[in-house]
Amino acid sequence: MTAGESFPRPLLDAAGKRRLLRGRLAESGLLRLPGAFNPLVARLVAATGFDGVYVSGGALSAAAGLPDIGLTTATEVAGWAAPIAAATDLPTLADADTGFGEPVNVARTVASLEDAGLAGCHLEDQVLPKRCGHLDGKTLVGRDEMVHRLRAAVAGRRDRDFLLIARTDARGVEGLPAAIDRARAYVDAGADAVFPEALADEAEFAAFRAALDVPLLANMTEFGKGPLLTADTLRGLGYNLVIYPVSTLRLAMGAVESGLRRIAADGTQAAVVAPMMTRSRLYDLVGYAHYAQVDADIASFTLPPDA
Ligand SMILES: C[C@](O)(C(=O)O)[C@H](CC(=O)O)C(=O)O
Ligand SMILES: [Mg+2]
Repeated sequence: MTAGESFPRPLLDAAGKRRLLRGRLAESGLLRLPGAFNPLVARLVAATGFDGVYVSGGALSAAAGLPDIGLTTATEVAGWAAPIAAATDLPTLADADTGFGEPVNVARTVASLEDAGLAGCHLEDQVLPKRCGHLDGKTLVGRDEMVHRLRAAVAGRRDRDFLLIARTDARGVEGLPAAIDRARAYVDAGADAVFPEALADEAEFAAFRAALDVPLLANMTEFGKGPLLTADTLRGLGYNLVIYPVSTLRLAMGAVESGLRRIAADGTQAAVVAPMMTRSRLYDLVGYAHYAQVDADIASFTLPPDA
């Protein structure tokens, strides 16, 4: 989408987006999914040519003024993710943290994310209260408990195309071989894909690829434990999905903070108008022209005289 174009309503329904994602995963290649912390950002993700949208637990909780330690509820996450997923024709993956409870809760979480229009989600093997995967001091549930979580997720899913991604946080807690063993057990339990969290270097990414046949997701989060690998490198390593989970929030918040400081110091926003998104670009993204046209069509509609 370029400036001047309106943004019509997405044409694909949730099932169509799930099929699209499954189809694209079956092709070899890397799908890139930046995080969107609201529907407007999702529109920009689509407009800038990405393959999908990611809904980050870290970004959603930060946007709500909360730390990413599992304070948000399944209902909140599904409620925030739904309009993000509905904002574009792209498949959207959600961060379902630990699944928000016991296995029965996990089953319901998956069903509600499906109802919210998501194309898939990831579930992790941490205990509650959880932490960002790139912090120290994480605690894991036992492998069997995570297997139960995943079996419950499979049972909760109605659309078989809904992508269930098992995230293991074990690398930083139990080491790489144990993380790989856990991931194998998670695939046996029904996970469609694996998200190895906080790997240290390219060799570790390669070791996961060599050990597993399912699609793999790479987390390129900034200020984390691992290197920021390029899309070409990840493609070469055989990864299938990459998320940039908190990048858009960090970019936006950096700009908001420096802009506010400028306005406070100068007594006017004159110096920071240039980097702002313009009114017309904003209107493009929200489909202003499209809604105005719908309104005009309705206002000018008259019934034929013999009706
Ligand atoms: C991917 C992640 O789970 C998220 O919530 O976006 C976080 C990202 C981050 O905190 O940088 C993570 O635990 O890696
Ligand atoms: Mg998270």
